[in-house]
Amino acid sequence: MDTIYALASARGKAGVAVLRISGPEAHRVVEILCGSVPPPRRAALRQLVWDGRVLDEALVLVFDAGASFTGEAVAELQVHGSVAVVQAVMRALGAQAGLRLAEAGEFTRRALENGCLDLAQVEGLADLIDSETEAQRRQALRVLSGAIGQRAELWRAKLVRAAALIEATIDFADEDVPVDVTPEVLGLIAEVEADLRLERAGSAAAERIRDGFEVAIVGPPNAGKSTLLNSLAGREAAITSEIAGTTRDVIEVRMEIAGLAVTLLDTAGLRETEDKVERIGIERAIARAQAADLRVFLMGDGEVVGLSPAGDDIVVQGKSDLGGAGVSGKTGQGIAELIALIGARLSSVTQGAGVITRERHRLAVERSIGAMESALHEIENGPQRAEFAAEALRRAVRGLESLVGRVDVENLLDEIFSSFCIGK
Ligand SMILES: Nc1nc2c(ncn2[C@@H]2O[C@H](COP(=O)(O)OP(=O)(O)OP(=O)(O)O)[C@@H](O)[C@H]2O)c(=O)[nH]1
Ligand SMILES: [K+]
Ligand SMILES: [Mg+2]
Repeated sequence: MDTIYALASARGKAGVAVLRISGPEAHRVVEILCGSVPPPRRAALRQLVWDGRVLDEALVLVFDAGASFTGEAVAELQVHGSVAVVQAVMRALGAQAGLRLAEAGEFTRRALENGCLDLAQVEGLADLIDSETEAQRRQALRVLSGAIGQRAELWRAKLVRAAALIEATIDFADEDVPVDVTPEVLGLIAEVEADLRLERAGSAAAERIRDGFEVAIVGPPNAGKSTLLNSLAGREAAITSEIAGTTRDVIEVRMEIAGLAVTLLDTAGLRETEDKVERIGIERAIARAQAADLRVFLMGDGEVVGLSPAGDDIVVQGKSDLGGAGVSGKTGQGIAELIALIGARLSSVTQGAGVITRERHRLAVERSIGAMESALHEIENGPQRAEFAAEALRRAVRGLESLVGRVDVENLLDEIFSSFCIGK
């Protein structure tokens, strides 16, 4: 196994930069550069010396194999975060026999291979590193801490027991079965199925927390939609003018509302029009607004054509500075209340989120539910189908195992690690 090294902190000027080394040579390299190896998990100040030159004064931390992030012997060098220091230390590391630069995600990959993290935890780690909002951070941390694996293990144990009970009856096929196991089997399947259905129902909310919500501002031309977007964004993202039909393309602005990642969409004013280009803009507006998670109808003088509010959609009068209740993108009146309302609507969606956060998880859960339904069907068909019922339950178990990467893992790894950068 190669010993790998990389800059683990971000590139560029900083107070401190962290270089990480993992593999069999990690501690020996520390000895070469620092003169001695500090006791594990105890930070020690050392001069880094290579080629007769002092490179920097570093805080050195080592971890023993079996007690580190990767599961291998690890060393971390906290150096002064200058481009020149990092370069000099990287050069010194590159000159050591048996060391090579880590590939993107390679530290985490080793953690997975050594059983320090399961596949879902690796995904949680990737999400945590990418997290930009409070809700993303909380959710990613829950996944990183192993929440999916813990739940999956409970479900798995129940289904394995159900399959074992059924298999036990197969051996008695020709005789009277000593006890009827069907009630217990059905109970176990029902418990797991109920949990998985809840997870599936909450997966859309969890995926929204991860990927963000879309909120579309719609309404008649000249209602002040673009002015409102600019006010919410705090910058001139969209062109505004007194000419009705100014906005044609959908303008996107990313922001955080109530701790959630939100993409606000400014859209073309909705009306009947002879103008070919404006009509294309209106079609886009309607399509994007329909696909969005929430719509804010900003009302003006004209009627809204082609789209009407539904469900949680917000309807609010614009240009409230000219009189009446509502919001004004021009003066900021009512904007805080509008943001609070959007936040409340989106937060109510996130309440249903369970532990699964990705399409991959949802598909695995759906596979398991499907297999459990086949099992129930086979059980209904009587004891002569017991073998098939047990096989269906084993398929359900495999679905749960794929959640944490116990099966079907190889083809997923490249995809998952492609989102990691070097040093992670
Ligand atoms: N008094 C007042 N005028 C506003 C307000 N918001 C926008 N306006 C004015 O109304 C006109 C239209 O504003 P826009 O933001 O371009 O309206 P829009 O809804 O994006 O228009 P389209 O993109 O053409 O559909 C401009 O002249 C704005 O200055 C407001 O809150 N109060
Ligand atoms: K306009
Ligand atoms: Mg506009």
